[in-house]
Amino acid sequence: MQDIIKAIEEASIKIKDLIETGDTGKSEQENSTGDTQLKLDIASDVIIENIFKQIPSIKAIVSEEQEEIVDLNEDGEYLIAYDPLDGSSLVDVNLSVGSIYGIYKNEFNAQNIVASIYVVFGPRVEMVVATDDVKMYRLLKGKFEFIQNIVLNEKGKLNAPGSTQNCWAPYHKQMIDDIFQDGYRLRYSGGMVPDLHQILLKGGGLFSYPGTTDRPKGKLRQLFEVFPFAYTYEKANGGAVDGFKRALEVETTHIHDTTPCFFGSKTEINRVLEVYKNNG
Ligand SMILES: O=P(O)(O)OC[C@H]1O[C@](O)(COP(=O)(O)O)[C@@H](O)[C@@H]1O
Ligand SMILES: [Mg+2]
Ligand SMILES: [Mg+2]
Repeated sequence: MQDIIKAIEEASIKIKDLIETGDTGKSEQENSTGDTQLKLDIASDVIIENIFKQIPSIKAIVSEEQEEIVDLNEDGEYLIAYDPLDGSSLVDVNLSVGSIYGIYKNEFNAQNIVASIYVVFGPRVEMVVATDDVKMYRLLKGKFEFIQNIVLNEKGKLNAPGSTQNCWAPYHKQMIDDIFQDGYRLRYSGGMVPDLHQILLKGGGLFSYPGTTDRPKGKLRQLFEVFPFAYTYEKANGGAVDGFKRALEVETTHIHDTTPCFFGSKTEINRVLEVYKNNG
């Protein structure tokens, strides 16, 4: 696993340079989810793939930006699903973005996730590695240095409600309104990585990206976005659900499947389960 962490550090230093100097324009291509890819999405993907290709412990990789799984080493132990540049459309307005890596064994599905890593590119570059616990590192003078362990409080103060509001179910809208009535503060940038990083570092709260009338299965992708963060939140003493069950019990039928998702500290996650059980 250390070789994979080193590879992600190396890729992140290159992606940081790309974000600073690269072209923020659109490419001519769409990815499997139907998003028009930015040149930055494609270039970050190439950086990561070229570095992962040199790591013998990686059996196969699959990127949010590519249609198919890429086999690397027959004898490799790990499978990696990654989102090379999450929130890439925020680079041109200079908001924070990130990369997300889910590390799996045997098969790409929730039951087989064994570690998760994400990198935030903001005013600083930070990497969060979740194995048995959750550790944060910061890029300082060209090297990632350990900063702290991350543990969520039982209850937080932040609310990050995603997706198109006029497509919300009435009970979802009511739940979000009630959470604000209880004094939670709005924190939503539109970048999953910085939004979830903020909740982790400020002690807790709720991030939601529900199923909606326009997208009943939500927007966020299981293998590349939801399972890696679900793993991190659970290891940080919080939780992640699809409304009814643990996100890490959601079944994957296709590598680009999406799912509704909620991440947070335990109190907020129990609140979501209660509301959805009574209404969903
Ligand atoms: O604008 P919306 O619908 O709230 O969606 C925001 C979500 O979409 C994303 O940008 C999706 O990721 P990509 O940029 O990799 O497609 C997340 O980072 C974010 O949480
Ligand atoms: Mg993404
Ligand atoms: Mg992406």
